[in-house]
Amino acid sequence: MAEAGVMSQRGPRAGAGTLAGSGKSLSASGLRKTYAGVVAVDEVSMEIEAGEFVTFLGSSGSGKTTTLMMIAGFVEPDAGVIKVGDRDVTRLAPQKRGLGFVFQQYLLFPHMTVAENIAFPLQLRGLSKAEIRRQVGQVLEMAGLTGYGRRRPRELSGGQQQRVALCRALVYRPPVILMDEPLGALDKKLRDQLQTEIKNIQRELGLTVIYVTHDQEEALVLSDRIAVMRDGRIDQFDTPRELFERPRTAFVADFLGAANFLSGRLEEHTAEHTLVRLDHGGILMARSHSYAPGHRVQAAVQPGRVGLCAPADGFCTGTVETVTYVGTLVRVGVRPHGAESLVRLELPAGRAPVAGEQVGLTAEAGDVTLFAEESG
Ligand SMILES: Nc1ncnc2c1ncn2[C@@H]1O[C@H](COP(=O)(O)OP(=O)(O)OP(=O)(O)O)[C@@H](O)[C@H]1O
Repeated sequence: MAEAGVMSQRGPRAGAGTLAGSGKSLSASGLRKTYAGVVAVDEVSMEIEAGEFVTFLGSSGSGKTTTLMMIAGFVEPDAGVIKVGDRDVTRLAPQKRGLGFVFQQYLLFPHMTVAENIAFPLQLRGLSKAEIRRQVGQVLEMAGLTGYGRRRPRELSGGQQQRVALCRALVYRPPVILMDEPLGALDKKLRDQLQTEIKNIQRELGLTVIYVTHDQEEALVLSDRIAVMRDGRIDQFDTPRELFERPRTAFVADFLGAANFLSGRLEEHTAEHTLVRLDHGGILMARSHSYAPGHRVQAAVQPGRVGLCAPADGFCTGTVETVTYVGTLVRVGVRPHGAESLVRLELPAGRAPVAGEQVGLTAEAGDVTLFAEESG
Protein backbone atom coordinates (compact mmCIF):
# COMPACT_ATOMS: atom_id res chain seq x y z
CA MET A 1 0.00 0.00 0.00
CA ALA A 2 1.34 3.42 -0.93
CA GLU A 3 2.06 5.65 2.04
CA ALA A 4 1.67 8.99 0.32
CA GLY A 5 -0.92 11.25 1.85
CA VAL A 6 -2.52 8.48 3.91
CA MET A 7 -3.50 10.77 6.71
CA SER A 8 -3.96 14.02 4.92
CA GLN A 9 -6.54 12.57 2.52
CA ARG A 10 -8.76 11.39 5.30
CA GLY A 11 -11.76 13.04 6.81
CA PRO A 12 -12.08 13.92 10.49
CA ARG A 13 -10.30 11.32 12.56
CA ALA A 14 -12.24 8.93 14.67
CA GLY A 15 -12.07 9.77 18.31
CA ALA A 16 -9.77 12.74 17.92
CA GLY A 17 -12.13 14.69 20.12
CA THR A 18 -11.55 12.44 23.09
CA LEU A 19 -7.83 13.15 22.94
CA ALA A 20 -8.04 16.82 22.07
CA GLY A 21 -6.47 19.49 24.20
CA SER A 22 -4.39 17.01 26.17
CA GLY A 23 -1.27 19.16 26.09
CA LYS A 24 0.23 20.73 29.19
CA SER A 25 2.64 23.56 29.68
CA LEU A 26 6.26 22.85 30.51
CA SER A 27 8.91 25.05 31.97
CA ALA A 28 12.61 24.75 32.54
CA SER A 29 14.69 27.20 34.50
CA GLY A 30 18.42 27.40 34.93
CA LEU A 31 19.15 23.95 33.52
CA ARG A 32 22.82 23.03 33.62
CA LYS A 33 24.74 19.85 32.88
CA THR A 34 28.46 19.22 32.82
CA TYR A 35 30.28 16.05 31.85
CA ALA A 36 33.68 15.69 33.49
CA GLY A 37 33.98 19.44 33.82
CA VAL A 38 32.86 20.13 30.24
CA VAL A 39 29.70 22.20 30.08
CA ALA A 40 27.11 20.51 27.81
CA VAL A 41 24.13 22.71 28.77
CA ASP A 42 24.16 25.99 30.66
CA GLU A 43 21.50 28.39 31.87
CA VAL A 44 18.72 26.94 29.72
CA SER A 45 15.37 28.43 30.69
CA MET A 46 12.10 28.39 28.78
CA GLU A 47 8.35 28.49 29.17
CA ILE A 48 6.44 26.30 26.74
CA GLU A 49 2.70 26.74 26.53
CA ALA A 50 0.16 23.93 26.37
CA GLY A 51 -0.42 22.95 22.75
CA GLU A 52 2.79 24.53 21.50
CA PHE A 53 5.21 22.89 19.08
CA VAL A 54 8.71 23.88 20.13
CA THR A 55 11.93 22.83 18.45
CA PHE A 56 15.49 22.80 19.74
CA LEU A 57 17.59 23.65 16.71
CA GLY A 58 21.36 23.69 16.63
CA SER A 59 24.42 22.07 15.19
CA SER A 60 25.97 18.86 16.50
CA GLY A 61 27.08 19.14 20.12
CA SER A 62 25.08 22.29 20.89
CA GLY A 63 23.24 20.59 23.76
CA LYS A 64 19.86 19.78 22.20
CA THR A 65 19.69 16.13 23.18
CA THR A 66 21.12 16.72 26.64
CA THR A 67 18.43 19.35 27.29
CA LEU A 68 15.70 17.02 26.02
CA MET A 69 17.05 14.14 28.10
CA MET A 70 17.00 16.28 31.24
CA ILE A 71 13.36 17.11 30.54
CA ALA A 72 12.68 13.42 29.92
CA GLY A 73 14.42 12.40 33.14
CA PHE A 74 17.12 10.21 31.57
CA VAL A 75 19.86 12.72 32.40
CA GLU A 76 20.05 14.36 35.82
CA PRO A 77 20.69 18.10 35.73
CA ASP A 78 23.45 19.59 37.90
CA ALA A 79 21.15 22.55 38.49
CA GLY A 80 17.75 23.80 37.46
CA VAL A 81 14.06 23.01 37.76
CA ILE A 82 11.66 21.32 35.32
CA LYS A 83 7.92 21.62 35.66
CA VAL A 84 5.11 19.91 33.76
CA GLY A 85 2.05 22.05 34.35
CA ASP A 86 2.47 23.12 37.98
CA ARG A 87 4.24 19.95 39.03
CA ASP A 88 7.95 19.97 39.76
CA VAL A 89 9.27 16.82 38.05
CA THR A 90 12.99 17.57 38.32
CA ARG A 91 13.76 14.63 40.57
CA LEU A 92 11.12 12.20 39.27
CA ALA A 93 11.97 9.02 37.35
CA PRO A 94 11.20 9.23 33.61
CA GLN A 95 8.15 6.93 33.79
CA LYS A 96 6.65 9.07 36.56
CA ARG A 97 6.75 12.27 34.50
CA GLY A 98 4.07 10.96 32.15
CA LEU A 99 5.84 12.23 29.05
CA GLY A 100 5.80 10.53 25.64
CA PHE A 101 8.94 9.84 23.61
CA VAL A 102 9.68 9.27 19.94
CA PHE A 103 13.33 8.77 19.02
CA GLN A 104 15.23 8.37 15.78
CA GLN A 105 15.51 4.63 16.31
CA TYR A 106 11.97 3.35 16.43
CA LEU A 107 12.65 1.12 19.44
CA LEU A 108 9.69 -1.11 18.63
CA PHE A 109 9.65 -4.58 20.16
CA PRO A 110 10.46 -6.85 17.17
CA HIS A 111 8.67 -9.94 18.51
CA MET A 112 5.39 -8.08 19.09
CA THR A 113 2.81 -7.12 16.49
CA VAL A 114 2.08 -3.49 15.72
CA ALA A 115 -1.06 -3.63 17.89
CA GLU A 116 0.85 -5.24 20.78
CA ASN A 117 3.57 -2.61 20.54
CA ILE A 118 1.04 0.18 20.77
CA ALA A 119 -0.91 -1.60 23.53
CA PHE A 120 2.19 -1.96 25.69
CA PRO A 121 2.02 1.39 27.52
CA LEU A 122 -1.69 0.84 28.16
CA GLN A 123 -1.07 -2.62 29.62
CA LEU A 124 1.50 -1.10 31.95
CA ARG A 125 -1.24 1.21 33.13
CA GLY A 126 -3.60 -1.69 33.74
CA LEU A 127 -6.40 -0.85 31.31
CA SER A 128 -8.97 -3.52 30.44
CA LYS A 129 -8.53 -5.58 27.26
CA ALA A 130 -11.62 -4.07 25.62
CA GLU A 131 -10.46 -0.52 26.40
CA ILE A 132 -6.97 -1.26 25.10
CA ARG A 133 -8.41 -2.67 21.85
CA ARG A 134 -10.57 0.42 21.40
CA GLN A 135 -7.77 2.89 22.00
CA VAL A 136 -5.26 1.02 19.84
CA GLY A 137 -7.81 0.96 16.98
CA GLN A 138 -8.32 4.66 17.41
CA VAL A 139 -4.66 5.69 17.11
CA LEU A 140 -4.03 3.21 14.28
CA GLU A 141 -6.81 4.87 12.33
CA MET A 142 -5.47 8.31 13.15
CA ALA A 143 -2.05 7.34 11.81
CA GLY A 144 -3.46 5.75 8.66
CA LEU A 145 -2.39 2.29 9.82
CA THR A 146 -5.76 0.55 10.09
CA GLY A 147 -5.26 -3.02 8.89
CA TYR A 148 -1.60 -3.11 9.95
CA GLY A 149 -2.21 -4.14 13.56
CA ARG A 150 -1.23 -7.80 13.08
CA ARG A 151 2.02 -7.15 11.26
CA ARG A 152 5.38 -7.25 12.93
CA PRO A 153 7.70 -4.23 12.73
CA ARG A 154 10.03 -5.93 10.20
CA GLU A 155 7.06 -6.21 7.80
CA LEU A 156 6.71 -2.43 7.70
CA SER A 157 8.60 0.31 5.87
CA GLY A 158 10.74 2.77 7.83
CA GLY A 159 8.04 5.42 7.62
CA GLN A 160 5.36 3.03 8.85
CA GLN A 161 7.55 1.93 11.74
CA GLN A 162 8.07 5.54 12.71
CA ARG A 163 4.29 6.04 12.61
CA VAL A 164 3.85 3.06 14.93
CA ALA A 165 6.36 4.63 17.30
CA LEU A 166 4.32 7.84 17.15
CA CYS A 167 1.11 5.88 17.87
CA ARG A 168 2.75 4.26 20.87
CA ALA A 169 3.69 7.67 22.20
CA LEU A 170 0.23 9.11 21.54
CA VAL A 171 -1.88 6.26 22.84
CA TYR A 172 -1.66 7.07 26.52
CA ARG A 173 -2.22 10.77 25.91
CA PRO A 174 0.91 12.17 27.45
CA PRO A 175 0.68 15.86 28.26
CA VAL A 176 3.99 16.51 26.49
CA ILE A 177 5.67 14.49 23.74
CA LEU A 178 9.44 14.64 23.29
CA MET A 179 10.87 13.79 19.89
CA ASP A 180 14.59 13.50 19.18
CA GLU A 181 15.31 13.59 15.43
CA PRO A 182 12.43 11.15 14.85
CA LEU A 183 12.68 11.49 11.07
CA GLY A 184 16.46 11.55 10.88
CA ALA A 185 16.78 8.05 9.40
CA LEU A 186 14.19 8.55 6.64
CA ASP A 187 14.68 9.79 3.10
CA LYS A 188 13.71 13.35 2.23
CA LYS A 189 10.36 12.59 0.59
CA LEU A 190 9.12 10.51 3.48
CA ARG A 191 10.47 13.04 5.95
CA ASP A 192 8.52 15.84 4.31
CA GLN A 193 5.36 13.75 4.36
CA LEU A 194 5.69 12.70 7.99
CA GLN A 195 6.48 16.29 9.02
CA THR A 196 3.09 17.30 7.69
CA GLU A 197 1.40 14.41 9.43
CA ILE A 198 3.08 15.02 12.78
CA LYS A 199 2.10 18.68 12.55
CA ASN A 200 -1.51 17.78 11.68
CA ILE A 201 -1.85 15.38 14.61
CA GLN A 202 -0.22 17.84 16.98
CA ARG A 203 -2.60 20.62 15.95
CA GLU A 204 -5.67 18.45 15.94
CA LEU A 205 -5.02 17.01 19.38
CA GLY A 206 -3.61 20.17 20.92
CA LEU A 207 -0.44 18.31 21.93
CA THR A 208 2.58 19.97 23.43
CA VAL A 209 5.61 18.78 21.48
CA ILE A 210 9.30 19.36 22.06
CA TYR A 211 11.27 18.36 19.02
CA VAL A 212 15.01 18.14 18.40
CA THR A 213 16.56 18.63 15.00
CA HIS A 214 19.66 20.07 13.36
CA ASP A 215 17.71 20.68 10.14
CA GLN A 216 16.59 24.30 9.96
CA GLU A 217 14.03 23.65 7.23
CA GLU A 218 12.36 20.96 9.33
CA ALA A 219 12.32 23.31 12.32
CA LEU A 220 10.72 26.08 10.26
CA VAL A 221 8.02 23.79 8.87
CA LEU A 222 7.02 22.31 12.22
CA SER A 223 7.47 24.84 14.93
CA ASP A 224 5.45 27.50 16.64
CA ARG A 225 8.69 28.56 18.29
CA ILE A 226 12.31 27.55 17.84
CA ALA A 227 15.07 27.62 20.44
CA VAL A 228 18.31 28.12 18.51
CA MET A 229 21.07 26.49 20.55
CA ARG A 230 24.78 27.11 20.49
CA ASP A 231 27.46 25.84 22.88
CA GLY A 232 24.89 24.59 25.39
CA ARG A 233 22.90 27.82 25.54
CA ILE A 234 19.86 29.21 23.83
CA ASP A 235 20.83 32.08 21.53
CA GLN A 236 17.23 33.00 20.79
CA PHE A 237 13.81 31.44 21.49
CA ASP A 238 11.23 32.89 19.13
CA THR A 239 8.76 32.29 16.32
CA PRO A 240 10.27 31.39 12.94
CA ARG A 241 9.23 34.77 11.64
CA GLU A 242 10.88 36.70 14.47
CA LEU A 243 14.04 34.66 14.07
CA PHE A 244 14.16 35.59 10.40
CA GLU A 245 13.16 39.19 10.75
CA ARG A 246 14.75 40.06 14.08
CA PRO A 247 17.69 37.73 14.65
CA ARG A 248 19.40 38.71 17.88
CA THR A 249 22.80 37.35 17.00
CA ALA A 250 24.78 36.93 13.80
CA PHE A 251 24.80 33.19 14.55
CA VAL A 252 21.00 33.00 14.46
CA ALA A 253 20.84 35.04 11.24
CA ASP A 254 23.34 32.74 9.61
CA PHE A 255 22.02 29.45 10.97
CA LEU A 256 18.48 30.04 9.84
CA GLY A 257 18.95 31.31 6.38
CA ALA A 258 22.63 31.32 5.50
CA ALA A 259 22.55 35.12 5.63
CA ASN A 260 24.77 37.40 3.58
CA PHE A 261 27.08 39.40 5.82
CA LEU A 262 28.44 42.70 4.52
CA SER A 263 30.95 44.55 6.63
CA GLY A 264 31.11 48.25 6.95
CA ARG A 265 31.07 51.24 9.22
CA LEU A 266 28.01 52.91 10.65
CA GLU A 267 27.63 56.26 8.92
CA GLU A 268 24.61 57.94 10.48
CA HIS A 269 21.20 57.47 12.02
CA THR A 270 17.99 58.95 10.76
CA ALA A 271 14.65 58.71 12.53
CA GLU A 272 13.69 55.40 10.87
CA HIS A 273 16.90 53.79 9.76
CA THR A 274 20.64 53.60 9.89
CA LEU A 275 23.10 54.13 7.06
CA VAL A 276 26.12 51.86 6.71
CA ARG A 277 29.10 52.60 4.49
CA LEU A 278 30.16 49.22 3.12
CA ASP A 279 33.85 48.35 2.97
CA HIS A 280 33.70 47.59 -0.73
CA GLY A 281 31.86 50.83 -1.49
CA GLY A 282 28.23 51.82 -1.49
CA ILE A 283 25.80 52.83 1.20
CA LEU A 284 23.32 50.35 2.65
CA MET A 285 20.22 51.32 4.57
CA ALA A 286 19.40 49.12 7.58
CA ARG A 287 16.65 49.17 10.20
CA SER A 288 17.42 51.50 13.05
CA HIS A 289 20.07 50.42 15.54
CA SER A 290 21.69 52.01 18.50
CA TYR A 291 25.34 51.55 17.53
CA ALA A 292 27.23 54.82 17.42
CA PRO A 293 28.40 56.39 14.16
CA GLY A 294 31.84 55.05 13.26
CA HIS A 295 31.10 51.63 14.84
CA ARG A 296 32.22 48.58 12.81
CA VAL A 297 29.20 46.47 11.90
CA GLN A 298 28.14 43.41 9.95
CA ALA A 299 24.94 43.92 7.97
CA ALA A 300 22.99 40.65 7.62
CA VAL A 301 20.41 40.12 4.91
CA GLN A 302 18.82 36.84 3.83
CA PRO A 303 19.34 35.72 0.21
CA GLY A 304 15.59 35.86 -0.42
CA ARG A 305 15.52 39.53 0.60
CA VAL A 306 18.13 40.85 -1.84
CA GLY A 307 16.82 42.11 -5.18
CA LEU A 308 18.31 43.17 -8.51
CA CYS A 309 18.11 46.62 -10.07
CA ALA A 310 19.95 48.74 -12.63
CA PRO A 311 23.70 48.96 -11.82
CA ALA A 312 23.74 52.55 -10.57
CA ASP A 313 20.51 52.31 -8.53
CA GLY A 314 21.36 49.81 -5.80
CA PHE A 315 23.40 49.85 -2.58
CA CYS A 316 26.23 48.41 -4.66
CA THR A 317 27.09 47.27 -8.17
CA GLY A 318 28.55 43.90 -9.08
CA THR A 319 28.98 41.11 -11.59
CA VAL A 320 26.76 38.02 -11.75
CA GLU A 321 29.06 35.02 -11.26
CA THR A 322 26.78 32.04 -10.62
CA VAL A 323 23.21 31.18 -11.65
CA THR A 324 21.77 27.88 -10.40
CA TYR A 325 18.22 26.73 -10.98
CA VAL A 326 16.59 24.95 -8.02
CA GLY A 327 13.03 24.10 -9.01
CA THR A 328 11.09 27.33 -9.40
CA LEU A 329 13.84 29.34 -7.72
CA VAL A 330 17.14 30.48 -9.01
CA ARG A 331 20.15 31.01 -6.77
CA VAL A 332 22.36 33.81 -7.98
CA GLY A 333 25.81 34.81 -6.77
CA VAL A 334 26.87 38.41 -7.37
CA ARG A 335 30.36 39.71 -6.63
CA PRO A 336 30.18 43.39 -5.71
CA HIS A 337 33.00 45.35 -7.31
CA GLY A 338 35.95 45.34 -4.96
CA ALA A 339 34.52 42.61 -2.71
CA GLU A 340 36.06 39.23 -1.91
CA SER A 341 32.92 37.22 -1.31
CA LEU A 342 29.70 36.75 -3.23
CA VAL A 343 26.33 38.14 -2.22
CA ARG A 344 23.77 35.33 -2.60
CA LEU A 345 20.28 35.98 -3.91
CA GLU A 346 17.23 33.76 -4.35
CA LEU A 347 14.95 34.93 -7.13
CA PRO A 348 11.92 33.54 -8.97
CA ALA A 349 13.27 31.56 -11.95
CA GLY A 350 11.68 34.00 -14.41
CA ARG A 351 13.88 36.85 -13.14
CA ALA A 352 17.24 35.16 -13.54
CA PRO A 353 20.09 37.32 -14.84
CA VAL A 354 22.89 35.80 -16.90
CA ALA A 355 26.44 35.21 -15.78
CA GLY A 356 28.69 38.18 -16.51
CA GLU A 357 25.86 40.70 -16.33
CA GLN A 358 26.46 43.95 -14.41
CA VAL A 359 23.70 44.45 -11.84
CA GLY A 360 22.77 46.62 -8.88
CA LEU A 361 21.69 45.07 -5.56
CA THR A 362 18.80 46.32 -3.45
CA ALA A 363 17.39 45.46 -0.03
CA GLU A 364 14.65 46.98 2.08
CA ALA A 365 16.00 48.67 5.21
CA GLY A 366 13.65 46.52 7.32
CA ASP A 367 15.31 43.34 6.02
CA VAL A 368 18.82 44.42 6.99
CA THR A 369 19.93 43.68 10.55
CA LEU A 370 23.15 45.04 11.99
CA PHE A 371 25.47 43.30 14.39
CA ALA A 372 28.53 44.69 16.08
CA GLU A 373 31.44 43.21 14.20
CA GLU A 374 32.86 41.30 17.15
CA SER A 375 29.58 39.42 17.84
CA GLY A 376 28.94 35.88 16.56
N1 LIG B 1 27.16 11.05 28.20
C1 LIG B 1 28.00 12.02 27.86
N2 LIG B 1 29.25 12.04 28.33
C2 LIG B 1 30.12 13.02 28.03
N3 LIG B 1 29.82 14.06 27.24
C3 LIG B 1 28.59 14.11 26.71
C4 LIG B 1 27.62 13.09 26.99
N4 LIG B 1 26.48 13.43 26.33
C5 LIG B 1 26.74 14.56 25.67
N5 LIG B 1 28.00 14.99 25.90
C6 LIG B 1 28.62 16.22 25.37
O1 LIG B 1 27.74 17.30 25.64
C7 LIG B 1 27.68 18.20 24.54
C8 LIG B 1 26.25 18.33 24.05
O2 LIG B 1 25.83 17.10 23.49
P1 LIG B 1 24.36 16.86 22.93
O3 LIG B 1 24.26 15.42 22.54
O4 LIG B 1 23.38 17.37 23.89
O5 LIG B 1 24.35 17.76 21.63
P2 LIG B 1 23.34 17.77 20.44
O6 LIG B 1 23.11 19.20 20.13
O7 LIG B 1 22.15 16.95 20.73
O8 LIG B 1 24.20 17.11 19.29
P3 LIG B 1 23.78 16.05 18.15
O9 LIG B 1 22.95 16.81 17.17
O10 LIG B 1 25.10 15.64 17.58
O11 LIG B 1 23.05 14.94 18.83
C9 LIG B 1 28.62 17.63 23.49
O12 LIG B 1 29.85 18.30 23.60
C10 LIG B 1 28.76 16.18 23.87
O13 LIG B 1 29.98 15.66 23.46
